[in-house]
Amino acid sequence: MSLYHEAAGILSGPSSHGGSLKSRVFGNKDKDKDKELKSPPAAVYALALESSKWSPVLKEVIESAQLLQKERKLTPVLAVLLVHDFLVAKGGIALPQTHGLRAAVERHKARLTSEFTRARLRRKCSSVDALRHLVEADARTGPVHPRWIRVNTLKTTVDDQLETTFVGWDVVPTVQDVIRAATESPPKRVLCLDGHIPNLIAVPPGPVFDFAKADAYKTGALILQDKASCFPAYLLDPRPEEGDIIDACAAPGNKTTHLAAILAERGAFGSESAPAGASAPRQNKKKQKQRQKIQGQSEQSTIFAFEKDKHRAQTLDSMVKLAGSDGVTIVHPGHDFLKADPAAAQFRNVRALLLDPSCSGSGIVGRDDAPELYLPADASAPNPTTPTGTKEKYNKKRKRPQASTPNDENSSKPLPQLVGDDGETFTVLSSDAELRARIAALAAFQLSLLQHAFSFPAARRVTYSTCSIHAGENEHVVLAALASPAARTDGWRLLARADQPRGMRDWPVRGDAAACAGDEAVADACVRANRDDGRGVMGFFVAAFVRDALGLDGEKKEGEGEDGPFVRDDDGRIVRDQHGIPTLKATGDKAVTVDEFYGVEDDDEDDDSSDSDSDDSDSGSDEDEGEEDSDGPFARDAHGRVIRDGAGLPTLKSTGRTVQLGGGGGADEWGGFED
Ligand SMILES: C[S@@+](CC[C@H](N)C(=O)[O-])C[C@H]1O[C@@H](n2cnc3c(N)ncnc32)[C@H](O)[C@@H]1O
Repeated sequence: MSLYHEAAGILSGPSSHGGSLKSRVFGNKDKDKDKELKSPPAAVYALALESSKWSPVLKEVIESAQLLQKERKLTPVLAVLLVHDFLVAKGGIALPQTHGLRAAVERHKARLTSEFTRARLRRKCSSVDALRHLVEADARTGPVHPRWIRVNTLKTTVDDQLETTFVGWDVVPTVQDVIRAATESPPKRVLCLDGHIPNLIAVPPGPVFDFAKADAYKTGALILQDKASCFPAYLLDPRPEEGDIIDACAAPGNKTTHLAAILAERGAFGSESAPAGASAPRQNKKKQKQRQKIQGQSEQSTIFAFEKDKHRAQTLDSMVKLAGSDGVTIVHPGHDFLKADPAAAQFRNVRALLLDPSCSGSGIVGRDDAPELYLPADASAPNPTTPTGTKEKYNKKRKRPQASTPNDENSSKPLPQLVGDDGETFTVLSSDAELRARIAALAAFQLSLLQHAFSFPAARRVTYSTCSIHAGENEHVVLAALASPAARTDGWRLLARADQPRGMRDWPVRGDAAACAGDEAVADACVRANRDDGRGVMGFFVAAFVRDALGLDGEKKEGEGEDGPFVRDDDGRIVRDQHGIPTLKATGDKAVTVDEFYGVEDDDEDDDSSDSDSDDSDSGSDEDEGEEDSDGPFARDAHGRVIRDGAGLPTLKSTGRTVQLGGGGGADEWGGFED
């Protein structure tokens, strides 16, 4: 089957079964062997995406040239794909000259070309390039997001890059200037040096910076990484002299390599490795250090990077090598962090852990990546339906699909979609109750990882982050972690805003106080990033925990979080109930409900504790649950108890199956939203 037929199949398939275009193309693998793509998925994706972007123009051209009337074998989708390549792609139609599909288009070369010129002039574009810019601008589905580029200081410096890759570009003061420049036609070559994260640059999205062709990108000197995704490594603030670091959920390796770059700036590789003049540490030196490290002969930090998924671990390995951080990184491919033994000699010097577990991915920008497809009127269909065959305006703005929330009142809205944070797996949820159940299951998994991180004996600092917008995966997990026996035993508390590195201290968007049961100090210690708020970032959350007794330098610092959010007795001990759950100072209520504490959100018990879930955009309240379903989303036995499988996963009433994660399900899939 040709590339064109495969792309047509993807674009014609019911999107409700496929999530994003990316999911539909790349998620094909392993699901149904018969449906596996024969063409390279990247080629299918690029063709489908670009043709969709151009489809408002192509629809006009095809209809005016009456192509479908003259070539009855062509379907509207195939016509758009073929005419796209014929008119716009550099290499033309990727089929042999004698191929019937190619001939069916090229027979009409003169007419198609002249209609294309007319369509361009109607849009007042003096050149095809100008039209290209217009198409790109029209294809954007929402607010403009800059392209964030981390300058990898293991290989280069910002100054080097300003003199090479970005020579001739204008430096503008704010990211808003970059966003403005992106909407101009043609977009301007401007960049902004970020004021919060060192070595981070924002440039306009789209073709103004063709990163795929930039040498610095190909060699790992520049890394595409959203600003918010740089928060965790920066907040963890690793220092080579302090000891080793674990990146618990590492693939594809953005944060692992960021950690390595920070360590290198602080002398982790010794003076010969400093990137002055963009010289990377020599490979043999790095290998030597890695060996020394493993043998326990070096005083320098090592990053242990865990990745449960073997396939993704390969990506991690490649990225670590490309970024030049393999000298300080030991990848544990296919290793479940939860199975790492905190008491093992290898980890005795682990002082800091970065925890960026699988999550719902609800904060990711650009997930709904397919622009609307405009199809020419089908010659054989008398009543074409929208968007096909109607006189849609070519620049009609599409509605950006909103991340659905459990409390959406309008039941006629599309069903909520929850897409994993890997861009590949996806799940279409059939009800708000399933969304809540999924968030609860993810939260349970995230909390278990956090508690495991707390148990490393020498650990003093842990960052916890997600690219989720749901309080259930964020503030609620933080509260549950603070209330957990692991935190209680080992004295973990939140790193107060005042003690965070400057960029994080200055970052204005903080945790949701309502989701922190009204505790402003806890909310202030949490860092959020909101997408579409004009700051050009994805939806993100991060918080740092430090050990109560030790602090970073082994001493409790004055004013460092005072004595935390919980009520204490006269001896300074946190007051807890029989479950070990502490009481919040701010409200006098329990920090979490018993069910939240044990990681599953249901109404199994009569809960008189405060429901910290007053955020109506997140995981819902008991009241909502009661309204739509008197005893919640899970199946119950004759005694009203939630039915669970051997791994404790509850069974959903709606499907009769245990909570499914990432399309797989079961206890082993708790990390199923792989990224
Ligand atoms: C959100 S992604 C991490 C992204 C990464 N930190 C980065 O910035 O490039 C989560 C990753 O954790 C992995 N993972 C999930 N559960 C895990 C576990 N128990 N142990 C190790 N890795 C796990 C997933 O396979 C996925 O690759």
